Amino acid sequence: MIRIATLGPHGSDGYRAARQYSPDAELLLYNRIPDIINAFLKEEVDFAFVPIYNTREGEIKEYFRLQELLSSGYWIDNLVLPIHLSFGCLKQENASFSPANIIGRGSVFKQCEDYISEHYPDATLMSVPDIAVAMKDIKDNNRLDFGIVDSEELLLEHGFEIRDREIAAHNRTRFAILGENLSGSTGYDATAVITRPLKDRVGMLVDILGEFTSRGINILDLRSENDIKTQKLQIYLEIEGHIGNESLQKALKTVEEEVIQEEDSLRLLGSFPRVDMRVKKINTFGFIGTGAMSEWFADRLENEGYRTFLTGRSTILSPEEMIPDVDVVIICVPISVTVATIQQYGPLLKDGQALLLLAGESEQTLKAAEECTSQGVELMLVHNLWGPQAQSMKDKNATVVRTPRSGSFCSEFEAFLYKHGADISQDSPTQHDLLMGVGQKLPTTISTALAMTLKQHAIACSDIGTHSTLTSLYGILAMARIHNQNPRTYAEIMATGGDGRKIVRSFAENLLQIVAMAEDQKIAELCEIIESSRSHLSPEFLAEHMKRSRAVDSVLTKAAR
Ligand SMILES: NC(=O)C1=CN([C@@H]2O[C@H](COP(=O)(O)OP(=O)(O)OC[C@H]3O[C@@H](n4cnc5c(N)ncnc54)[C@H](O)[C@@H]3O)[C@@H](O)[C@H]2O)C=CC1
Ligand SMILES: O=C(O)C(=O)Cc1ccc(O)cc1
Repeated sequence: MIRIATLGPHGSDGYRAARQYSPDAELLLYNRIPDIINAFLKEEVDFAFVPIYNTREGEIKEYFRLQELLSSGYWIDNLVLPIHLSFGCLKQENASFSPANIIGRGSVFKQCEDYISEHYPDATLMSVPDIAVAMKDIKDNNRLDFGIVDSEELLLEHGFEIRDREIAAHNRTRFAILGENLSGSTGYDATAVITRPLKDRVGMLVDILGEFTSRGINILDLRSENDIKTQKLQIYLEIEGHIGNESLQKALKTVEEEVIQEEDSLRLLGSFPRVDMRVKKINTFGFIGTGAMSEWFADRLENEGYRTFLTGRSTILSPEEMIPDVDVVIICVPISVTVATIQQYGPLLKDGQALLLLAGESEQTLKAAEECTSQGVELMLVHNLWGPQAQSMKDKNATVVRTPRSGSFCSEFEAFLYKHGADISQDSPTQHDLLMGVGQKLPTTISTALAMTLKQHAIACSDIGTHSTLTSLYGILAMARIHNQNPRTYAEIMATGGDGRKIVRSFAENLLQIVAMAEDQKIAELCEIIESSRSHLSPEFLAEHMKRSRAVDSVLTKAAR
């Protein structure tokens, strides 16, 4: 039979948590967390339950002791128990009972602080390690002026009368479950680690966190504590992902070897299914289009606990079969076939589902979607301004074009982008298309023309590098990036319709005009043009973009490492 160590007595929160986890287990009840941990270390039990956080009390300090377990066990799971506290006393006639003393386990007084200060501000609070013994004493000595705080079940079991129920609302305690073996991956896990007491070093904490951020790994919890003996800082982290995950392993290795720079400075407490307090309405996403961008998003959505299906022209599961089974359909195909794809599959969506368009053109795309889907289908367009080679969406731009039919499913997807650090702009369809003319169409066109020109004049790559200026470097970098990715992506960008086209046209006209002026030595006129344009390009704009350029540098340098 399974044996579990937990906080007693019979009927307490620790008892109920362990019972809920395993109704048939033998429960060994203790009064103190260190005793539970000892029982576990001595292998007297299979599992141990340790309260680590309460929604009203906050962190329960003793859980830093979890680190002691490392030699022989892991944190393998969690249980969140709603706590319903009641106030009781011995049965008596006195209707306006006003106790001189109130007893309870230490933790409950913090949880029901508001209730006690409002109703019994003059009572003496007595915290007891063993509530069962205290209850027996009250009964044996007929202590009528004692009030007791605990669960209704426990109060009734010991023959007390209930005076008030639910005296602390929204009261939940999270218990850590410790077991012998590391738990396997469920696909929606978190990992807990703790550092050794760390030597003082400027920026250590920021550098540790940066290793996770740059890899797009979310940190769920961060706590710190001064080691009692050395007074050095110890950091506890709860991170999204299972310890088997390669990217998480790399981040931890870099933190240990390159940031803290000490062997065995990180201790793994364990991996466990993520504790999620948020309300999620979406369960499943179905993609139409099995390209690189669909795979990129599907991976990250799976990591958030959603189920995803990828379908296309040659998958076993067809889009027609997939659509009735998902909450959200995402169309993610080349821009030039997006409208036709919407027209083909849009009519198959039913009210209550959502259609998300991941596409680089907005006006025609949304118009087609509005026309060929039912009114009760949610609609939104998202244009992520990064490619599938990006490690994360942290600090990268995304535009979201909401429609009057964007509802809670769309908001949940937007919340997913926000959570992962994307910089979101809300655009209208025409605003998006016009600004993509500037942000995408024009730079792509210039880069393509520049590369053609270099080739035409047989300029070698090595000469471009050695002869670039600080200013020209970025244009060259853009050209190099574009020519090392999928050409179809960039051909599609240049070919899209919409308001962006006028940006490229005007540019081409202005270019020819400037070339003519330059060849005619019209220096004063050229200066005038620059001066006049400068009013649009303020020093603040320049400073902000220098900052961004440095961020690009650091991303590219890291990627190359
Ligand atoms: N690749 C990138 O860097 C980015 C792409 N996007 C957008 O994501 C969307 C998809 O791009 P990727 O995944 O990169 O493209 P991709 O070329 O890797 O994949 C496109 C998918 O669509 C399918 N497909 C092609 N023609 C089709 C047709 N006639 N009918 C049905 N399916 C067809 C392909 O088989 C493939 O599965 C595009 O709208 C693009 O604008 C957005 C941001 C970045
Ligand atoms: O990574 C880059 O530089 C890109 O330009 C990626 C990209 C490609 C296509 C888009 O519609 C948006 C972004």
